Amino acid sequence: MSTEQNLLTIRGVETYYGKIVALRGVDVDVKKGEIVTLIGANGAGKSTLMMTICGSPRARTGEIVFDGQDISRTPTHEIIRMGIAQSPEGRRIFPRMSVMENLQMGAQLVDDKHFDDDLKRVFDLFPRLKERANQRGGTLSGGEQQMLAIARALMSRPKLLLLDEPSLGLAPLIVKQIFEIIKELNSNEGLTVFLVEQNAFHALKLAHRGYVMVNGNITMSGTGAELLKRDEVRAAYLEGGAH
Ligand SMILES: Nc1ncnc2c1ncn2[C@@H]1O[C@H](COP(=O)(O)OP(=O)(O)OP(=O)(O)O)[C@@H](O)[C@H]1O
Repeated sequence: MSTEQNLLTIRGVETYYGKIVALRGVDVDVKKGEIVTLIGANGAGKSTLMMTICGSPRARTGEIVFDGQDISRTPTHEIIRMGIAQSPEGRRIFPRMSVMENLQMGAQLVDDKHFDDDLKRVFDLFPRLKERANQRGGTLSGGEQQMLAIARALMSRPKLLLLDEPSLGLAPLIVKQIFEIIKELNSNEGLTVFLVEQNAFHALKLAHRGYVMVNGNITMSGTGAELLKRDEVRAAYLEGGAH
């Protein structure tokens, strides 16, 4: 595949935790304006890939090119400044800080002249957060915390949004709302999204393209529609699943 239109190009990335190998030579392409989904079972290495893109843990070998620059040795704060934001698994918001303070934390590495505009944009996307601006993060519902985690990531004005399991532990209706917002961000604002999900059905329906990860390797790739039709994908990630 040509890498010309890529916002993110990952080639031959290997990541270790001590002696344990978590990624075994991963190749992934994310083009500008795409939603790309990575699916895989528990422990396949999906979160490790997200974290490796952000520089912690570091890839031991391989190349990660973002917006034309190799970021495989770039410090995490610099990666965020360059335009990658992550909403991590388990929606790690700051529970004792208010919604507003959480959003301020998201904006701290970027120029604050855009703060008011960015705040308006996330409050338009997530009106419930506006209503709860002074409430502590930890008192929000699971769905609201997920919205806050995404909103916080958006406050750094990313070109690429990394979302790790945004549907984890949420009721189907909330999952639907969150996936609709991701779609809206992509189609209205052209935001590029790389999404990790165990909820393969919804994630592949939403995505332009997808990858399947098994035991630290990419084993399949294709358009979301192609992957949804594959027997191996259906058997491993869809049959009997909640969709
Ligand atoms: N901090 C760590 N130290 C040692 N091993 C780890 C660490 N984090 C993850 N691993 C191991 O690396 C492998 C990949 O884990 P990872 O969390 O990336 O998988 P995942 O696909 O995101 O799974 P899940 O959906 O459960 O989060 C697993 O074998 C896991 O046990």
